[in-house]
Amino acid sequence: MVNLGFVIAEFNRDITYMMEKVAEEHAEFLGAIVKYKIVVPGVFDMPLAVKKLLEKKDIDAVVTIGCVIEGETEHDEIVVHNAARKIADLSLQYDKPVALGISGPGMTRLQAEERVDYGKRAVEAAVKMVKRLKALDE
Ligand SMILES: Nc1c(NC[C@H](O)[C@H](O)[C@H](O)CO)[nH]c(=O)[nH]c1=O
Ligand SMILES: CC(=O)[C@@H](O)COP(=O)(O)O
Repeated sequence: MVNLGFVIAEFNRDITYMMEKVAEEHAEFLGAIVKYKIVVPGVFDMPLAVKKLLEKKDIDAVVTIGCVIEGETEHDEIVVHNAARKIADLSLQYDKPVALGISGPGMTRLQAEERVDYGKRAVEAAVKMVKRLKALDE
């Protein structure tokens, strides 16, 4: 049994809601349990919530779900690059998988809608990582 925590951005919530739903459905399909869900304002705010979930003994992996759409400036790049780097660092620090279910940057709204399955892909990756790392220890 794999226990997951979801960290979901409410920015672009119409899209992250669809990502959350496909991610939940896929977790159920794989027999994984979504034990905790935290909704944060935006992708940039994710690392602290990811850390809090990784600290929990009953969490095997964290799935991030967010969507960063291109604006008029390079702000979208700052948001994603910093969040992605911190998320990867936390995974190594806590020795647990953290999957990147964040679409963008450099993306239009239409491209974001076409990439709702990033949520599903992140669940798939998190569950695979937990199982494969467990097998390595056996
Ligand atoms: N532009 C997007 C953001 N920006 C907001 C930041 O993530 C953050 O909430 C703010 O800077 C306060 O710390 N967030 C997204 O998730 N998607 C975007 O496209
Ligand atoms: C579109 C957004 O919300 C974000 O990527 C930032 O937009 P901007 O670069 O116009 O401030």
